[in-house]
Amino acid sequence: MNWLEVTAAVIRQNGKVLICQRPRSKSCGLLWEFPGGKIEMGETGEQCIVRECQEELGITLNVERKLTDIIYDAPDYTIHLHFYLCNMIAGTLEKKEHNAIAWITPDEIAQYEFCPADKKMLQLEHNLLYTLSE
Ligand SMILES: Nc1nc2c([nH]c(=O)n2[C@H]2C[C@H](O)[C@@H](COP(=O)(O)OP(=O)(O)OP(=O)(O)O)O2)c(=O)[nH]1
Repeated sequence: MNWLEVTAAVIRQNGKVLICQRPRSKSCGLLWEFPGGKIEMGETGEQCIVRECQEELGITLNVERKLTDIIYDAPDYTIHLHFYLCNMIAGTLEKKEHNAIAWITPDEIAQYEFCPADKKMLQLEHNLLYTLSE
């Protein structure tokens, strides 16, 4: 059994949330995600999300709080996805690894095809993005 511990950042700015489209060649290729990645050995979720967003997007995050987490069972792996509410505190957003990035309002989320684990979270917590005040 392949078990993945993964972090995902919900980054807000001016009533919008940042979403990213995964590269075509990677797992969940061209599906949308919240930026983040796999937790490395000895790392906390908070450290992981800060490192991943620095590496992938060139931005420094302040982690405000843990939002929720979800377990998604795919045929050949299980993903434990941890969501954190974050603010961008430094850096300039750069698309270093993703195919595309977008700032969207919660109403626009349905227009994007997300990774299955994110879809599950968005269905279970459909009000979550609306309840995040800045
Ligand atoms: N970062 C992130 N990954 C997600 C989300 N939803 C989701 O199913 N995933 C999956 C896709 C990947 O299988 C895994 C995250 O891995 P990753 O992006 O660090 O790395 P990867 O497996 O694509 O590639 P690699 O860096 O190991 O080469 O979690 C999400 O919202 N954000």
